[in-house]
Amino acid sequence: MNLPHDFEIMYRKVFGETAWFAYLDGYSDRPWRALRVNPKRPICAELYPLLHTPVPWAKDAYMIENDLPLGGDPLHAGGLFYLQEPSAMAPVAALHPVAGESILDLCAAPGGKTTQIAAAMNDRGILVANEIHRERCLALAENTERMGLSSTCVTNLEPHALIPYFEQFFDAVLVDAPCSGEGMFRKDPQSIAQWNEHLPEHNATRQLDILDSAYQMTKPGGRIVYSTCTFNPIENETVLLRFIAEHQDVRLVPLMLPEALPGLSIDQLRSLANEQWPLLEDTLQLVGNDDLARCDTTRSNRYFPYSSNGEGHFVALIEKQISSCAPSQHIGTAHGKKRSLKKRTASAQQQEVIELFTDFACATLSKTYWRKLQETHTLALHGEILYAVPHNLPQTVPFAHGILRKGLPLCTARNHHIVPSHALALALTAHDVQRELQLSYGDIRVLNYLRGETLSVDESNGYLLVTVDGVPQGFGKVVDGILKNHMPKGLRKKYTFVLPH
Ligand SMILES: C[S@@+](CC[C@H](N)C(=O)[O-])C[C@H]1O[C@@H](n2cnc3c(N)ncnc32)[C@H](O)[C@@H]1O
Repeated sequence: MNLPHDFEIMYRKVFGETAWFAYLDGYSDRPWRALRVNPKRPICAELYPLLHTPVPWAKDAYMIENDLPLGGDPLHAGGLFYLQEPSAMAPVAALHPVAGESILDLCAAPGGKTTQIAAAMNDRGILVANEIHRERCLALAENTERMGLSSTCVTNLEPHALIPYFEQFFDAVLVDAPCSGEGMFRKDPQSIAQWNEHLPEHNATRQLDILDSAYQMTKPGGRIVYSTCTFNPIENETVLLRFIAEHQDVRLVPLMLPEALPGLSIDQLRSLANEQWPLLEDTLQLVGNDDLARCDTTRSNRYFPYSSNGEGHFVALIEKQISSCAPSQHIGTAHGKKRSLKKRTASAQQQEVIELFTDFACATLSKTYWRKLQETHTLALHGEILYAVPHNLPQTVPFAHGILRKGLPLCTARNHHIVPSHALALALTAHDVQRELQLSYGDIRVLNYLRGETLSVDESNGYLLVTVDGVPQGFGKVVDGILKNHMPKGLRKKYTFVLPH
């Protein structure tokens, strides 16, 4: 493996000689792989043989010890599992989300940690998943849909642009920051070519900006998890030190994640300081003696591929203390404005679509699901799409540019008709519908359905949920013995059964 010379000089010092050679040896092994099972789905028998080596720091997660192309399996399309590098699951373990909380995942695409947070919250509460890059944000939205999340909003904004809607709002914020990716060199050798010794300082400025936005959106008493997939002490401990030195009401909370090692100490950082890294030198000078306990960077955790079953990762848990000043007024939009004629027309349209969806819901969904959805969500029309918006989302969050998915899209309305959304189909379980087309793993009709073909069925007219061993795949509409396919065109593709059956 050809690692940059400057990289070697630095990490022989940071890791120590023995660990450096263990790290180099690791390049002859294949990268770690793991999957997380979606607790919303029934586990089908074919998956069991894969579930024997748990990831010690993450719930429902297992190491994958084979090369099966699991991403092309119908059970992956139905959101039964999410493929994720194991140490990338550690930040959510540190965040420790619980049902009913309000959580922000600020750098969220493609959604590994978002879907892990939602699972920990049992999909109850508020989860806002934000991604700055449009293309990556679409992948994020697709993954939240695939995993069947109902209480997640997907936004496509710069972190600071969210502050007006969510000032001091969240119980917890995850900053899984863009970084130099040194921890993923083995998994993604292309990132080695992009590395240079100036990258970390450049990244650190951006990471501090993102952390500052996270701070402004965290409520007093709330928590922030800062994580990266780099080994770099500038992007890790230095950014933390700087952030804590600049915010008097935050402190580092000791983390002891399984198989992780402590972060570098301030003394270790001092020994690394040189003119090549002005940010480190400057930051060390900012840290006063009074700050030493708050700033103890050994309270953070590091994962190394040679000492745990995962690639390189860094995780720190920060607490924002209760003493912070009161939130300033939400800036928000439109709320409370005089209703215009245009708005009345819009609300008449919304009423019509809600009635059409109610007819669909009464014919297709279980009474319990439909009642619970209305108890926890508000129905709101935006353009052609009717959404179920989680009740406790601040009313000031508009349907606007950058707010890609405000809750669960229920249906699209056109010309006085509605078509139920794929997102709704995947948010359901077999208990949530009145009728399903139950197919078994290995049945060729599953692959035909996922390719977008119609199926002949012996069912009466109307919508039904297509399932494989209880895992939803999408809706179909029966018309005179033919199941019309409702898989979105963009998702239709050739799947194969990759698990032994
Ligand atoms: C490490 S990745 C996130 C991985 C994700 N949390 C997951 O678990 O799937 C960092 C993300 O930050 C985004 N990003 C890049 N620049 C950013 C910025 N200035 N502010 C916020 N996010 C940014 C990247 O597009 C990338 O998707």
